[in-house]
Amino acid sequence: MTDRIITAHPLTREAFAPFGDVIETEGAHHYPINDGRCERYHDLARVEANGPNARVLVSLFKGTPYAFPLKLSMVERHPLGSQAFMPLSPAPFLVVVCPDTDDGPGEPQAFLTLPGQGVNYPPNRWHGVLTPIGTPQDFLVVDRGGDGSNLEEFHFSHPYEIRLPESAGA
Ligand SMILES: NC(=O)N[C@@H](O)C(=O)O
Ligand code: NI
Repeated sequence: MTDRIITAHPLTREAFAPFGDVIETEGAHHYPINDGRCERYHDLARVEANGPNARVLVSLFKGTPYAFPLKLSMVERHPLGSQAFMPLSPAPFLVVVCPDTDDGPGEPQAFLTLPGQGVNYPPNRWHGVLTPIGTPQDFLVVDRGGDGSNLEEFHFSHPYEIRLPESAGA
């Protein structure tokens, strides 16, 4: 069976709204602090840390790039907490999420970020693992620590082929 082909679309707050938060200054509520010497872009993502001894973790991920077209055979989710990825370099990366169905994750939705955009997945949002494009990329990651299992994986019976839009080049 040929792989089912999914082409990534540009990430926008509106398009991603059913799946999670886009972390960006564009369109965000902001206000000056520190006597006007700093602008606060406020409350961009909902962080959740649930379950026994839950706490919020701040980590750094050094991501290795993936080749494209990408073979997507697995997605995962974190039932006990959210997970946010904020790139530390101005390069796009790939975001893959799936709607929920009665039988597990539905058809993947692929998004290509603008340089500087980050994303936050709410608890239980099926997503692909961190996917840098073309070059290694570091991320600040805010997610949940604590007791209990916070990782579920789903392996597709047939992988998807994820393609970048023509303009992306990788
Ligand atoms: N496992 C881990 O910390 N990272 C994944 O959850 C991921 O979404 O990349
Ligand atoms: Ni994850």
